[in-house]
Order: sequence, then structure tokens, then C-alpha cells
Amino acid sequence: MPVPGTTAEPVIRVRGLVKRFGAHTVHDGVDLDVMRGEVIGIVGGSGSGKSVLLRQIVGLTKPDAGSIEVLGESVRDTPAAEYRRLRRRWGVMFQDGALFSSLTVRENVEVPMREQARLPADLREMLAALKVRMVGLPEDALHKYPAELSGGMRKRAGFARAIALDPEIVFLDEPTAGLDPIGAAAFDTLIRQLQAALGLTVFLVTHDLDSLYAICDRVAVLAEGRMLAVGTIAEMSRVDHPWVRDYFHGPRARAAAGTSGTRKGP
Ligand SMILES: Nc1ncnc2c1ncn2[C@@H]1O[C@H](COP(=O)(O)OP(=O)(O)OP(=O)(O)O)[C@@H](O)[C@H]1O
Repeated sequence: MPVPGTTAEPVIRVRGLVKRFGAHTVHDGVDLDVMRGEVIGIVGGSGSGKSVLLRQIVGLTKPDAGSIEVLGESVRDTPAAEYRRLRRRWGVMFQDGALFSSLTVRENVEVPMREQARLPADLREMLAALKVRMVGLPEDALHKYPAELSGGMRKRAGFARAIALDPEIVFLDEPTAGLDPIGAAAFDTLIRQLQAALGLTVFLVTHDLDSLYAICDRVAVLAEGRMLAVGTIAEMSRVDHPWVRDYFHGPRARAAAGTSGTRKGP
């Protein structure tokens, strides 16, 4: 049964993914389906391979084995020109926004428009102003450099860059890490609002239990080199595995479950 508001069509399909760094096997047969329109939270202990999974799905890191399809196209075997077309259909926000420090916010948001879509300057400028407004930044932020912004504003600017080309999927790597609880809650709301307004599919790597409870339709638990469990938060509470039990029944999870109403998006 698809989550309400989503369809049964997977926009990301990972099968038998294997990734090794030297003798260290990070992924040992990862399978995952992400449905169109859902917010899926990827959780797992530190070093379990969440960011490496994200990087493989977006084609930045090569897997050793297995298949990855995004929007029906193989990411592994796609010729360069098709890959360039495909990657315009998703946006990525890396940890800390990963902005170019020597560029203003406007110039940062324009990078995908310039590199991937070759839009003319006046259109880029207009679209960058729109994207910056969409993520809730004041207009004067456009002309500021990353170092002149707060951590929360930098993340919003990173989000604006991720949606620069009206993507169908956004990948967010720990978007609320380092934010205070109010800033994190506001960012959760922003993710939910933009997801609903733009019909986005959101692939969210996070350690933030509050985010999971507040905005995720489903959760995927990465551990021991594979997806241990995938399902709703309610389903996670019934999974009989020590890591999943500790994670979803620990004091922090209980607190997040108790306050999830306060961090729920609209
Ligand atoms: N380029 C690389 N070369 C060698 N090892 C790497 C490389 N990239 C990642 N790794 C290793 O792969 C493992 C998974 O890393 P990854 O960053 O995906 O973990 P994570 O689950 O995102 O962790 P965290 O929650 O701490 O961010 C780690 O042991 C890391 O050291």
C-alpha cells in the first residue's frame, strides 16, 4: 500500500548494492525502493554508509556491484550526456549546505542553472531570487557570502540551490545537523511545505529523530551493510533487532514521539 499522497511508482530503485573501500565493505547487498512523492528518512549508526549510499544514487561514487535506477534510468551505465540530462531532475543538498565560499548566495544558487541548464544571466538572476524567497531567506541574503550567514541560513541557501532547476527528487544530507531545536523545527516545516507545494520526493539522511517523527512518511534503517528495515515509524517500533529497538525505543525516540506534534509540518 503506498503512503497517502504517494504513488506505487519507485523513483529510486536500488538492488544488491555492494560498495567496498579496500578491505572495508560498507554496503553488502542494499535494496531500497523510494516512491514518488514520499519523504523517506535514511537512518543508521555513524559510518553505516548513509552518505555513501546517497553519493552512489546520485552517481558521484561508483558501486562495486548492484543496480541503481533513478527515474527509470540506470545511474551506473548511463552515457555521460544522458546522465547530465538525468541529474537535472534531482537536486542535492550536502552536509552544511556545501556552498562555494567565494560566491554570493545568488551566485551559488545560479551554479546549477549555469552549469547544467546554461540559462541566460537575466533568467538565472530572476530564478535565484525566487528560489531564495521560496526557502524563506530575506532578499538581501542574495548578495551575501556564506560566511556572512548563520548556519540555518546557509542550509536554506543550500536548499535553494538544490531546488534551482525544479527537481523531482531532492537529496538532503543531515539538513538539521547543527541547528538549534527551533531552527531545526523550522527547517523540517520548510522541507514539508516545499515537498507538498512542488510534489517533491525527498531522500533525507538524518540522525534527527524529531525530523523522522515530524516529516518522514517512511524510514529505512541501514546497518550491517544492508537495509535492516524499511517502513513507517509505527512499523519500526515492531522490528525485533537490537539496533532498531534501541534507536526507536530509547529515551530520545520517546521524547521525539511525544513532541512530534510540535515539529510536524503543516
Ligand atoms: N572516499 C572514501 N574512502 C574510504 N572510505 C570511505 C570513503 N567515503 C566513505 N568511507 C567510509 O565509508 C563508511 C561509511 O561512510 P558514510 O559517510 O557513508 O557514513 P554515514 O552513515 O553517512 O556516517 P555519519 O552518520 O557519521 O555521517 C565510513 O567508514 C567511511 O569512513
